[in-house]
Amino acid sequence: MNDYRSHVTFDRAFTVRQCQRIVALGDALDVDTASLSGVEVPDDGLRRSRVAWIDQTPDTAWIYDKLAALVVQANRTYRFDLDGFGEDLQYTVYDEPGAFYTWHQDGLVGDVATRKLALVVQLSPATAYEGADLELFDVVADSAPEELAAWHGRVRVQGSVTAFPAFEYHRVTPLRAGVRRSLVVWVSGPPFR
Ligand SMILES: O=C(O)CCC(=O)C(=O)O
Ligand SMILES: [Fe+2]
Repeated sequence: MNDYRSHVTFDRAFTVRQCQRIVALGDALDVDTASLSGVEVPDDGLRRSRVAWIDQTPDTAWIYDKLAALVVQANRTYRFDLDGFGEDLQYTVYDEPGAFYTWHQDGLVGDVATRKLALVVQLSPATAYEGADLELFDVVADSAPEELAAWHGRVRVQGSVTAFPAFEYHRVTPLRAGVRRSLVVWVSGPPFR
């Protein structure tokens, strides 16, 4: 029997107020059109969203601390060798209809080979937008429609965190209305071999 888990979900790991504080921090930064790592020009065929980077400062240390505790819990499932947060936190904004991120992996090859675990924090209330669902290929491939709907419902809750190995294919479906904000975090370590 295969008991591999493609993801670990933490329901309401961040409170609504904490999400609001992160949004305030993120919105105070310059939120640019996202380009893929290593690629200068935004590639609209793969991704359309805006990002800014939240670095570790006395004001943001509490976010890193909270995430570190979740990483410890998530890694009880994966037991990966991890070194810590290799990058600043990606504050992501999907705010134009059609904004999306097609199927991709976050790690495994090239200059992102050291990304081992990804965590996505849902910063927006589920009712603030339509579409823009985070999906894991493994979940989509294995779920009946009602199971997938239940997964969407759970993952969309404000403050919930979805953790998954950086090699898992995932996407954000096109935004239909409203604004979705997320915080994406990568935990680094020696590349998978
Ligand atoms: O915004 C999200 O939910 C995920 C974004 C993502 O997959 C990424 O930035 O690599
Ligand atoms: Fe990703």
